[in-house]
Amino acid sequence: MTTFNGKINGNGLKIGIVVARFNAFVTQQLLTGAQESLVQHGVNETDIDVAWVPGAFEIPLTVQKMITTKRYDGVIALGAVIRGATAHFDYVCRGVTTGIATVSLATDTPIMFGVLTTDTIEQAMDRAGFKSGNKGADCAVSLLETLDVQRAILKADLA
Ligand SMILES: Nc1c(NC[C@H](O)[C@H](O)[C@H](O)CO)[nH]c(=O)[nH]c1=O
Ligand SMILES: CC(=O)[C@@H](O)COP(=O)(O)O
Repeated sequence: MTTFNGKINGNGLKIGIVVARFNAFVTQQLLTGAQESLVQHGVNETDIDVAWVPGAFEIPLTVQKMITTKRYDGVIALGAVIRGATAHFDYVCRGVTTGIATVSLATDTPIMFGVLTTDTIEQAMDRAGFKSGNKGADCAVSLLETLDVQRAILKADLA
């Protein structure tokens, strides 16, 4: 039996980040966490590109645009969808979630889901660097591990 595991190594990788400006007081913290974690794990700062979009609903198409340039090994999607008084929350969450998963599979490219979907501002803040860690930093580590395990699978000589 062969078991594949990925290391957390960003050397030589080119990473794209798409971040929503809606709730920027949260998403800026997610972005900072992701950038700092990528650099801590060996990604060169000049190899990280950031695209800002109006809201989470615009993330999937912009991620797809990034990927079609073939400049990036993987992408991190960052946003903060916080429930309001109407059902709009549900449709935005469904759109961004389904969109990211669809683009990732269609382009065969790892896209980390760093879009917070919370009922309150406090829950969002807690997951953007306060009591519950930083989802952006978590996504950075997950992306590096995913890229490395995929590399291990592809290069394995299982003859
Ligand atoms: N309410 C939130 C939104 N709404 C905006 C949509 O994402 C989109 O930009 C608009 O519908 C135009 O297409 N976006 C968030 O990122 N977070 C929210 O809480
Ligand atoms: C997630 C949203 O779209 C939400 O912030 C919008 O608020 P509302 O449902 O009160 O219009």
